[in-house]
Amino acid sequence: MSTQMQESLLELITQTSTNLPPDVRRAIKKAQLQEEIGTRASIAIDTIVDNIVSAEEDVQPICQDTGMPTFIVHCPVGFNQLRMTEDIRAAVEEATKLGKLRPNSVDPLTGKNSGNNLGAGTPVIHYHQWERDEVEVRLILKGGGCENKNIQYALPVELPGLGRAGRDLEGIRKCILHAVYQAQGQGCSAGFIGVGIGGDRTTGYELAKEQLFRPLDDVNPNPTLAELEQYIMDNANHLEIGTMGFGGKVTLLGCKIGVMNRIPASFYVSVAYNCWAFRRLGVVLDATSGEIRSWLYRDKEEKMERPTGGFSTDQAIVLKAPISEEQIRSLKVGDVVLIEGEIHTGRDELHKYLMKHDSPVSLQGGIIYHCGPVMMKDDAGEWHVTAAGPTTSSREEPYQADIIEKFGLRAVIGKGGMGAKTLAGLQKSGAVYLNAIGGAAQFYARCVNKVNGVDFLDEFGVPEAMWHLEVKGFPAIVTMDAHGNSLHKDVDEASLLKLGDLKDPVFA
Ligand SMILES: O=C(O)C[C@H](O)C(=O)O
Ligand code: SF4
Repeated sequence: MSTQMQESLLELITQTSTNLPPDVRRAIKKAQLQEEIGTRASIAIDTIVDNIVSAEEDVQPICQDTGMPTFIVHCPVGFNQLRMTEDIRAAVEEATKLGKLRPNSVDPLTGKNSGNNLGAGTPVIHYHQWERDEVEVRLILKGGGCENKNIQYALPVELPGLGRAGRDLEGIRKCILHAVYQAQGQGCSAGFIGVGIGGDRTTGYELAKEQLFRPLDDVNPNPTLAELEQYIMDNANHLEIGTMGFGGKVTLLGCKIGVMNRIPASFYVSVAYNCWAFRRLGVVLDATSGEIRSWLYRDKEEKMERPTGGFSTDQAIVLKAPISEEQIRSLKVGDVVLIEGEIHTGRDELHKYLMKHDSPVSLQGGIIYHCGPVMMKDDAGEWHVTAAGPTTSSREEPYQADIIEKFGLRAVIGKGGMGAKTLAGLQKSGAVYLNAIGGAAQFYARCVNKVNGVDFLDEFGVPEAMWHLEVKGFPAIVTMDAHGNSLHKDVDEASLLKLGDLKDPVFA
């Protein structure tokens, strides 16, 4: 790195990716205490805490999806923003080289991953001027899985479970509750929401995302919104979606709401959903030297202990490929499995490819892992896994049942669950869906003993390539079995009923 400014920005990126801020840790710790030991939610949240501890210890990404790096810069009048943009880009490139960020910038038309997180629109940088003589840089690394669960409502609208949401505070209340419900576990719940009321489609979402920069313990200066935030925090957990959508006491960890004027014809409520891996930090920099003067969000340190709970491996069932149909059919929803031997990563690009082509390796009796890891190559040219948690499986819903049948797969590991077509396919072909703990990228990286090889690296880029990984003691939970049972379907249905309980007016 060449300049002090770039060094400071690299430190900001590294810390944001690897070290969860104290206010977020406090929210997670509080949730951890609320879940009953031994439940699926408790196992999941303990695994998450274990992962947070590992990430900080090893200075490695908390989650493999380091998201869309988004910088909010406040600078003095006359400060050179062009130069700052160059510094930010240099720091982003260096952080990617060091494996603190996953190469995440993809051309939608060619499918090409730029490999360095630089590209049209990446990273996102917003500038504001202020009267102070220092520079403040805030950064959020918001992953794609939770970004996909953002939602924007144009009022009035009819909502499942809640009925009509009109153009008033009541309607807004309903939209926010629905936003939490529709995310289920797919955005790695328990999550945080930023809500923007008003604006247009663009500024509404911007306002929603801005709310995610508020410290979790602040109080909204607008009393109406303060009351609404409190109401949502008090009631969203009634949905019992729980950590990773496993069902449980805690579904929402934070809710921040902002408001701006709208135009008469439009009334938007925009919701930005952030996973538990809520990576946002900030620094105040000396405008001349580029040195870090202080950190934001870090006024009160919050240590986390490695939990004693988590997966209990005593009763776990070992799955090793090639797996027999008999073993798969003996599994049922709720079973904890320990995966051993070779698994293959595969996500969107690979599934699309396999629909029309053969697989470069045999998948008979095999295991596919919905995962886009962070990978580093050592000096001897060997690959190592730096971070490797699951990605949202529902994106593979159109392909999965066909791929299972075509290649004789016995298990699919992912998170968030899959739909009716896959469930039927599991039953027909004799396969199971295994839920790994979303975002637990360090926890799972530690289960990988060796990288056996890779296919499609040049074509698909690092996250989408097919990595052949040798794993040991890789725990997951059967959440969809070969008998037509799905925990995801059950939790969705139960939480929809719970949503209905919150139908009656509160702010009318
Ligand atoms: O892209 C990933 O690795 C994960 C993504 O953030 C997801 O939640 O699906
Ligand atoms: S995998 Fe989960 S924790 Fe990681 S970015 Fe996606 S939603 Fe967040």
